[in-house]
Amino acid sequence: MWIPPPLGSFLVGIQITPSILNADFADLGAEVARIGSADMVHVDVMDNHFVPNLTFGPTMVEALARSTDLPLDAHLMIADADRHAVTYVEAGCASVTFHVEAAAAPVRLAREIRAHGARASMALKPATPIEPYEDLLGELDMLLLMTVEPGFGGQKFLDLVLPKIRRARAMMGKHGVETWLQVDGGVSLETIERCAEAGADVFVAGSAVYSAEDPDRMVAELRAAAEAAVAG
Ligand SMILES: O=C(CO)[C@@H](O)[C@H](O)COP(=O)(O)O
Ligand SMILES: [Co+2]
Repeated sequence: MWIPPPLGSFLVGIQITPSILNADFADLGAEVARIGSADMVHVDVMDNHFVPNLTFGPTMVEALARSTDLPLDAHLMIADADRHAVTYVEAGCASVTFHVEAAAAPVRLAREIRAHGARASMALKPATPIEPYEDLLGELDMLLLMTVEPGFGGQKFLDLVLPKIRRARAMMGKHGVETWLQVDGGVSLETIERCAEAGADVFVAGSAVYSAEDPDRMVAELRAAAEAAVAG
Protein backbone atom coordinates (compact mmCIF):
# COMPACT_ATOMS: atom_id res chain seq x y z
CA MET A 1 0.00 0.00 0.00
CA TRP A 2 1.21 3.51 -0.83
CA ILE A 3 1.89 5.52 2.30
CA PRO A 4 1.78 9.31 2.05
CA PRO A 5 5.25 10.77 2.64
CA PRO A 6 5.79 12.68 5.90
CA LEU A 7 5.02 16.37 6.05
CA GLY A 8 7.81 18.32 4.43
CA SER A 9 8.69 15.84 1.70
CA PHE A 10 5.79 17.34 -0.26
CA LEU A 11 7.93 20.44 -0.70
CA VAL A 12 9.49 19.61 -4.04
CA GLY A 13 9.16 23.12 -5.47
CA ILE A 14 7.77 24.09 -8.82
CA GLN A 15 6.42 21.27 -11.00
CA ILE A 16 5.45 21.49 -14.67
CA THR A 17 2.90 18.94 -15.86
CA PRO A 18 2.16 19.31 -19.60
CA SER A 19 -1.29 18.26 -20.80
CA ILE A 20 -1.32 15.94 -23.79
CA LEU A 21 -4.77 17.22 -24.81
CA ASN A 22 -3.07 19.33 -27.48
CA ALA A 23 -0.62 16.61 -28.52
CA ASP A 24 -0.96 14.35 -31.56
CA PHE A 25 -3.31 11.58 -30.36
CA ALA A 26 -2.11 9.31 -33.18
CA ASP A 27 1.39 9.19 -31.70
CA LEU A 28 1.11 9.79 -27.97
CA GLY A 29 4.18 7.76 -27.01
CA ALA A 30 6.37 9.95 -29.21
CA GLU A 31 4.61 13.10 -28.03
CA VAL A 32 5.37 12.29 -24.39
CA ALA A 33 9.00 11.60 -25.31
CA ARG A 34 9.21 15.27 -26.39
CA ILE A 35 8.70 16.49 -22.80
CA GLY A 36 11.39 14.52 -21.00
CA SER A 37 12.07 17.16 -18.33
CA ALA A 38 8.41 17.40 -17.23
CA ASP A 39 7.56 16.36 -13.68
CA MET A 40 4.37 14.54 -14.65
CA VAL A 41 2.25 14.02 -17.76
CA HIS A 42 -1.24 15.47 -17.34
CA VAL A 43 -3.87 13.20 -18.90
CA ASP A 44 -7.29 14.82 -19.37
CA VAL A 45 -9.95 12.14 -19.16
CA MET A 46 -13.31 13.42 -20.49
CA ASP A 47 -16.55 11.47 -20.80
CA ASN A 48 -18.76 13.75 -22.92
CA HIS A 49 -21.08 13.99 -19.94
CA PHE A 50 -19.40 15.90 -17.10
CA VAL A 51 -17.83 17.97 -19.91
CA PRO A 52 -18.88 18.24 -23.57
CA ASN A 53 -15.78 16.48 -24.93
CA LEU A 54 -14.51 12.92 -25.15
CA THR A 55 -10.90 11.77 -24.80
CA PHE A 56 -9.21 8.75 -23.20
CA GLY A 57 -10.36 5.75 -21.21
CA PRO A 58 -8.37 3.50 -18.89
CA THR A 59 -7.07 1.23 -21.69
CA MET A 60 -5.36 4.12 -23.45
CA VAL A 61 -4.01 5.41 -20.15
CA GLU A 62 -2.58 1.98 -19.39
CA ALA A 63 -0.84 1.90 -22.78
CA LEU A 64 0.57 5.36 -22.16
CA ALA A 65 1.87 4.32 -18.74
CA ARG A 66 3.78 1.50 -20.42
CA SER A 67 5.35 3.89 -22.93
CA THR A 68 6.93 6.36 -20.49
CA ASP A 69 8.81 6.52 -17.20
CA LEU A 70 7.21 9.87 -16.37
CA PRO A 71 4.45 9.70 -13.73
CA LEU A 72 0.93 10.11 -15.12
CA ASP A 73 -1.32 12.72 -13.55
CA ALA A 74 -4.92 11.83 -14.45
CA HIS A 75 -7.45 14.68 -14.45
CA LEU A 76 -10.84 12.99 -14.43
CA MET A 77 -13.55 15.14 -15.97
CA ILE A 78 -16.12 12.40 -15.65
CA ALA A 79 -19.45 11.91 -13.94
CA ASP A 80 -19.67 9.38 -11.11
CA ALA A 81 -16.03 9.82 -10.13
CA ASP A 82 -16.56 7.65 -7.03
CA ARG A 83 -17.09 4.63 -9.25
CA HIS A 84 -14.28 5.09 -11.75
CA ALA A 85 -11.31 6.82 -10.09
CA VAL A 86 -9.57 3.69 -8.81
CA THR A 87 -9.59 2.25 -12.34
CA TYR A 88 -7.10 4.97 -13.27
CA VAL A 89 -4.82 4.08 -10.36
CA GLU A 90 -4.89 0.49 -11.59
CA ALA A 91 -4.13 1.74 -15.11
CA GLY A 92 -0.83 3.11 -13.76
CA CYS A 93 -1.47 6.74 -12.78
CA ALA A 94 0.69 8.15 -9.97
CA SER A 95 -1.83 10.86 -9.25
CA VAL A 96 -5.60 10.86 -9.74
CA THR A 97 -7.70 14.04 -9.63
CA PHE A 98 -11.47 13.89 -9.31
CA HIS A 99 -13.82 16.86 -9.56
CA VAL A 100 -15.61 17.63 -6.32
CA GLU A 101 -18.67 18.56 -8.41
CA ALA A 102 -18.78 14.93 -9.64
CA ALA A 103 -17.99 13.13 -6.39
CA ALA A 104 -20.67 11.98 -3.95
CA ALA A 105 -18.21 11.20 -1.14
CA PRO A 106 -14.93 13.11 -1.69
CA VAL A 107 -13.29 12.10 1.61
CA ARG A 108 -13.95 8.41 1.05
CA LEU A 109 -12.78 8.72 -2.55
CA ALA A 110 -9.52 10.48 -1.63
CA ARG A 111 -8.78 7.79 0.95
CA GLU A 112 -9.57 5.07 -1.56
CA ILE A 113 -7.22 6.55 -4.17
CA ARG A 114 -4.42 6.76 -1.58
CA ALA A 115 -5.09 3.24 -0.32
CA HIS A 116 -4.68 1.96 -3.88
CA GLY A 117 -1.26 3.61 -4.14
CA ALA A 118 -1.68 6.96 -5.89
CA ARG A 119 -1.69 10.59 -4.83
CA ALA A 120 -5.23 11.83 -4.24
CA SER A 121 -6.22 15.14 -5.75
CA MET A 122 -9.47 17.11 -5.92
CA ALA A 123 -10.41 19.66 -8.58
CA LEU A 124 -12.69 22.68 -8.40
CA LYS A 125 -14.24 24.44 -11.39
CA PRO A 126 -13.74 28.23 -11.50
CA ALA A 127 -17.12 29.01 -9.89
CA THR A 128 -16.84 26.38 -7.13
CA PRO A 129 -15.78 28.00 -3.85
CA ILE A 130 -12.93 26.56 -1.80
CA GLU A 131 -14.33 27.48 1.63
CA PRO A 132 -16.70 24.48 2.06
CA TYR A 133 -13.73 22.14 1.54
CA GLU A 134 -11.27 23.76 3.96
CA ASP A 135 -11.43 20.83 6.39
CA LEU A 136 -10.74 18.31 3.59
CA LEU A 137 -7.37 19.72 2.61
CA GLY A 138 -5.46 17.36 4.90
CA GLU A 139 -7.00 14.40 3.02
CA LEU A 140 -5.46 15.53 -0.27
CA ASP A 141 -2.01 15.32 -1.81
CA MET A 142 -2.95 17.95 -4.38
CA LEU A 143 -5.70 20.50 -4.93
CA LEU A 144 -6.44 21.49 -8.55
CA LEU A 145 -7.98 24.90 -9.16
CA MET A 146 -9.26 25.18 -12.73
CA THR A 147 -8.35 28.46 -14.40
CA VAL A 148 -10.71 27.80 -17.36
CA GLU A 149 -14.03 25.99 -17.54
CA PRO A 150 -13.07 22.32 -17.98
CA GLY A 151 -13.59 20.62 -21.33
CA PHE A 152 -11.18 22.05 -23.86
CA GLY A 153 -7.59 23.10 -24.30
CA GLY A 154 -6.55 26.46 -25.71
CA GLN A 155 -8.92 28.63 -23.65
CA LYS A 156 -8.11 32.02 -22.14
CA PHE A 157 -6.82 32.05 -18.56
CA LEU A 158 -9.40 33.31 -16.04
CA ASP A 159 -7.80 35.92 -13.78
CA LEU A 160 -10.87 35.77 -11.54
CA VAL A 161 -9.50 32.52 -10.05
CA LEU A 162 -6.35 34.21 -8.67
CA PRO A 163 -7.95 35.28 -5.35
CA LYS A 164 -9.13 31.68 -4.81
CA ILE A 165 -5.56 30.42 -5.35
CA ARG A 166 -4.37 32.88 -2.69
CA ARG A 167 -7.11 31.85 -0.27
CA ALA A 168 -6.40 28.15 -0.81
CA ARG A 169 -2.69 28.64 -0.13
CA ALA A 170 -3.49 30.63 3.01
CA MET A 171 -5.84 27.88 4.24
CA MET A 172 -3.12 25.28 3.72
CA GLY A 173 -0.75 27.40 5.80
CA LYS A 174 -3.36 27.82 8.52
CA HIS A 175 -3.92 24.05 8.74
CA GLY A 176 -0.22 23.21 8.42
CA VAL A 177 -0.73 21.02 5.34
CA GLU A 178 1.71 20.99 2.45
CA THR A 179 -0.78 20.00 -0.24
CA TRP A 180 0.42 20.68 -3.77
CA LEU A 181 -1.63 23.42 -5.46
CA GLN A 182 -2.13 22.83 -9.17
CA VAL A 183 -3.56 25.25 -11.71
CA ASP A 184 -4.92 24.12 -15.07
CA GLY A 185 -6.12 26.12 -18.06
CA GLY A 186 -4.55 28.89 -20.09
CA VAL A 187 -1.21 28.58 -18.30
CA SER A 188 1.56 30.07 -20.45
CA LEU A 189 4.64 32.27 -20.19
CA GLU A 190 2.19 35.17 -20.00
CA THR A 191 0.16 33.87 -17.05
CA ILE A 192 2.35 31.48 -15.04
CA GLU A 193 3.99 34.20 -12.93
CA ARG A 194 0.61 35.42 -11.63
CA CYS A 195 -0.29 31.87 -10.61
CA ALA A 196 3.05 31.26 -8.88
CA GLU A 197 2.87 34.56 -7.01
CA ALA A 198 -0.64 33.62 -5.83
CA GLY A 199 0.67 30.34 -4.38
CA ALA A 200 0.35 27.66 -7.06
CA ASP A 201 3.27 25.24 -7.35
CA VAL A 202 2.10 22.66 -9.94
CA PHE A 203 1.33 23.98 -13.41
CA VAL A 204 -0.55 22.26 -16.21
CA ALA A 205 0.20 23.68 -19.65
CA GLY A 206 -1.26 22.14 -22.80
CA SER A 207 -1.32 24.42 -25.81
CA ALA A 208 1.63 26.48 -24.54
CA VAL A 209 3.83 23.36 -24.52
CA TYR A 210 2.57 21.52 -27.57
CA SER A 211 2.31 24.56 -29.83
CA ALA A 212 5.95 25.36 -29.09
CA GLU A 213 8.57 24.33 -31.63
CA ASP A 214 10.51 22.62 -28.83
CA PRO A 215 8.05 21.45 -26.14
CA ASP A 216 10.78 20.48 -23.68
CA ARG A 217 12.40 23.88 -23.95
CA MET A 218 9.00 25.42 -23.18
CA VAL A 219 8.77 23.22 -20.08
CA ALA A 220 12.14 24.66 -18.96
CA GLU A 221 11.03 28.23 -19.73
CA LEU A 222 7.78 27.83 -17.80
CA ARG A 223 9.69 26.38 -14.85
CA ALA A 224 12.18 29.25 -14.88
CA ALA A 225 9.39 31.86 -15.05
CA ALA A 226 7.53 30.30 -12.09
CA GLU A 227 10.70 29.93 -10.04
CA ALA A 228 11.64 33.56 -10.73
CA ALA A 229 8.18 34.72 -9.65
CA VAL A 230 8.43 32.81 -6.37
CA ALA A 231 11.96 34.07 -5.73
CA GLY A 232 10.49 37.57 -6.02
O1 LIG B 1 -8.28 20.12 -18.14
C1 LIG B 1 -8.06 20.84 -19.08
C2 LIG B 1 -9.17 21.38 -19.91
O2 LIG B 1 -10.37 20.94 -19.39
C3 LIG B 1 -6.66 21.23 -19.31
O3 LIG B 1 -5.75 20.27 -18.84
C4 LIG B 1 -6.31 21.77 -20.66
O4 LIG B 1 -6.24 20.77 -21.60
C5 LIG B 1 -5.01 22.51 -20.64
O5 LIG B 1 -4.80 23.06 -21.88
P1 LIG B 1 -4.39 24.59 -22.07
O6 LIG B 1 -5.47 25.44 -21.45
O7 LIG B 1 -3.08 24.74 -21.35
O8 LIG B 1 -4.28 24.75 -23.54
CO1 LIG C 1 -6.62 19.11 -17.13
